[in-house]
Amino acid sequence: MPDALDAHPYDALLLLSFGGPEGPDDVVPFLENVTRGRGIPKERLKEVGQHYFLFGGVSPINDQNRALLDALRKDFADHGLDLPVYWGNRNWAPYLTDTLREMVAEGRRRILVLATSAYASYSGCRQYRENLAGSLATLQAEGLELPRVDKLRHYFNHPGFLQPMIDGVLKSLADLPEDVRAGAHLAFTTHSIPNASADTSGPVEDHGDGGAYVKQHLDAARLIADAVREKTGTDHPWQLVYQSRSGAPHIPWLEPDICDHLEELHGAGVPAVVMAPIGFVSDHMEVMYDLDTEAKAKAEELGLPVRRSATVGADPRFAAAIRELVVERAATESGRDVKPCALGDLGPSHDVCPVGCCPARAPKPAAAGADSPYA
Ligand SMILES: CC1=C(CCC(=O)O)c2cc3nc(cc4[nH]c(cc5[nH]c(cc1n2)c(C)c5CCC(=O)O)c(CCC(=O)O)c4C)C(CCC(=O)O)=C3C
Ligand SMILES: [Fe+2]
Repeated sequence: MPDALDAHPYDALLLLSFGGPEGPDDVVPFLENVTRGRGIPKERLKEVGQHYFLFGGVSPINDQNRALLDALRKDFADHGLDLPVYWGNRNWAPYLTDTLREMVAEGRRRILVLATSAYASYSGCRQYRENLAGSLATLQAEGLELPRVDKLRHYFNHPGFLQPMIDGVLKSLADLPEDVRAGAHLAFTTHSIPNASADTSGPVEDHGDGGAYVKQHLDAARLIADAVREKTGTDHPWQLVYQSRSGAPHIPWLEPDICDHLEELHGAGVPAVVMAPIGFVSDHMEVMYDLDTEAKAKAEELGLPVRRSATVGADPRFAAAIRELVVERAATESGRDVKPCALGDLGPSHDVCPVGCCPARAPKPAAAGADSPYA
């Protein structure tokens, strides 16, 4: 076994995810949790409920997080990193508040959070931090002594996040019929968000014109496309496109939608498309429904051959990347010298979200950032 790795000052890692229903009876209460106070139209909720019922009311996200937990624990054990790993969700059991309460009961005082979202945005970063603050407030009201909570930096440009997706795109290309393969386009997809929240994503200096959200996705997409070109010797044209739009129709969200994009490519004579969902960490409902069901049906209707490439899920290289990020952050917090690992043009993301990062429309306390009301 190699020398033991040091996570000091941290005494636990918390996998913080979205959560999802595990049966038909969970679907409506889950959607109520997700949308509380968020003004999502009723029709959209009914429609999204149907997506879940189509799959027996079960989201794959929880099993995927269980697999990621196993992969993390195995990787840490194999590398002598003695750090317990917990799991809590924002919108379904195991709930974040319950997990944090258990962590406090087990004496955890300094917690590092891994969110299952790789990019900056209100929905992908600050909302997680707001939920952390909400749970800490609950524990404080219960008279518990609060642990200190930090969040790992965005990992969209970490090689351990990109490499499994590069392999996934290569595999999808290889899986296309040979006569259309060379002309295939790559459609990198991510969750659409309101333009206004994209424009204010990330630190204040990134605000404007898609903000850090779009910049980070473009960097990840380019890195993947470059690696694919290097490997295949073919220059597959690529574009960043969006999926899973919700919200009122008159409010502008990031476009084009993947289905419109497929139509446009088909109209332009493109012979095949690989859809690569780089915005998501695992094949959860957005991937299973919006891509594998809806976008594939659109492609079928057009007679356009498409493949959907893999997300990182519980890939051992992703687990190794998380271990490296934990060790890196522990060194930084201990004042030791460390070279953060990141590919691409943007460099390693900030460790601590600065004041003004990914602001909410209605300000709420958020933990694990420079504006946290908690130590
Ligand atoms: C950027 C982003 C990510 C990626 C980062 C991350 O992973 O965090 C993400 C992930 C996810 N989103 C998920 C589910 C939902 N998201 C919704 C609504 C919304 N998401 C938004 C953004 C994002 N969402 C936004 C701007 C809204 C509109 C309303 C609002 O501002 O809140 C709604 C309500 C109905 C609807 O409008 O679709 C549901 C049910 C699930 C679970 C899937 C499963 O169960 O397998 C996951 C992983
Ligand atoms: Fe942020």
